[in-house]
Amino acid sequence: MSESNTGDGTTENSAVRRPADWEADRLRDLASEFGTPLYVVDPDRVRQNCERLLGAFPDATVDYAVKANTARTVLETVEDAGLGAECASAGEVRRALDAGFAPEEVRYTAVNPPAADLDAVVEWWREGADLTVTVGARTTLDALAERGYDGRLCVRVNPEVGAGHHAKVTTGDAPQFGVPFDDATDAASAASEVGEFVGLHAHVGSGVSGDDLSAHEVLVGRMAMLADELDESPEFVSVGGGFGVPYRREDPPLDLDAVADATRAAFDCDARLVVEPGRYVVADAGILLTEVTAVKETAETTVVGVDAGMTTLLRPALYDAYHEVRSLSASIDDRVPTSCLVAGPVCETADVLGEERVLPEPKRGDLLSVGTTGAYGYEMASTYNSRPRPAVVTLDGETVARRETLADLTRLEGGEQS
Ligand SMILES: Cc1ncc(COP(=O)(O)O)c(C=O)c1O
Ligand SMILES: N[C@@H](CCCC[NH3+])C(=O)O
Repeated sequence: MSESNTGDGTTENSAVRRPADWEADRLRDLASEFGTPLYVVDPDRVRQNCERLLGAFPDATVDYAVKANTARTVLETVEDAGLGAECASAGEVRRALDAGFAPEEVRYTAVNPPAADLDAVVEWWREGADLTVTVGARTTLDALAERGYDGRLCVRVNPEVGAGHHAKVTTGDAPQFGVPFDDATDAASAASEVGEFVGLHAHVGSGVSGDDLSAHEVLVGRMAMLADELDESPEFVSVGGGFGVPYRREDPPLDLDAVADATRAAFDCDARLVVEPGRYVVADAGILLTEVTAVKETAETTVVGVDAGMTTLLRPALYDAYHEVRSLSASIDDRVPTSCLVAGPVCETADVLGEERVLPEPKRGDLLSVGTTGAYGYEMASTYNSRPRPAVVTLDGETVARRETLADLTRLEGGEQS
């Protein structure tokens, strides 16, 4: 396991790896070998995060929310560490199975599932994959029954309480997720008529900070009460994920033991507890490298143009999310500290990775890092503006995903529909 050389003197499996803790020489070498924009992922750090979660929740099942980062090396590391997999689509189920997760440890959360997803998952189930399907609407039970599915079923419940780092990821009170709370008991009975009813599920939202655990606690209490009220206790109750991570230098790390204590205190029922964090597992195991391509003084600020943008890392444009930007080419002591607007190459005003960021006076060709990008970074990349998606490598220099080429951009055009 790699030692993390944290700026504040803590080492090894510390609760957070800050952008400054990545070895700058190594990142510079990777950028010169593979080019930019480049995502770097550190599987050792993924493993540390898994171990910390398992340590905090020794009596629970910890599922990894695969959507945060589906890289094969990440999935294999998480599986090897002993976590299960929470999947949001047939594609994620396929990736989880291919990476070695036992089907019994795969829980597929079907949100308004496309017919093709259900067709695929039911086919894999028929071939012997004894996974669990979590439904959030009675009509999804109907769709499964029509396909002859009578396997393991979990009912997702709308807990009527939400939280998250942004309104767009506050899930628990959004009507599209889960059966209405008042309908949960009947939906559980309906599930038993279709297949084997094994669990209840709810999720509060994503990026919940330690200061704001009250919604999570309410959710856990409500779900435990619901499980207790059923004629027969379900095998498990998943209370979702959402554990936040620090993005700003001054943010404290999440006190995972406090989260676990609060969860256990509110979880007064006989079922097995399941938690399903995504971000916590991978966020600080990833960093994005980008090159300065243009520098411009304006009346308002110094504009630093870089080769990564909203098509590389969507979170700032979509959620006004903050990611620390650092120079790997100069220190603040060597060049004049300069307040900068860091902007990408996409023709959208939203294509800004950071505003009012103080960098050593930027120069064309400088290498910058954009921190804490292991979760929902590459996963949300797109080819808008015909920008090929970036490459992804491990800290050891293994290719995780090759850089897309201009030829890749048109490879789906023409030909027959399958
Ligand atoms: C159902 C479900 N479970 C788990 C997660 C994981 O969330 P996070 O990455 O914030 O832990 C999500 C995403 O918000 C989700 O929708
Ligand atoms: N994509 C979100 C998290 C969403 C989770 C999906 N339920 C983010 O980057 O913060």
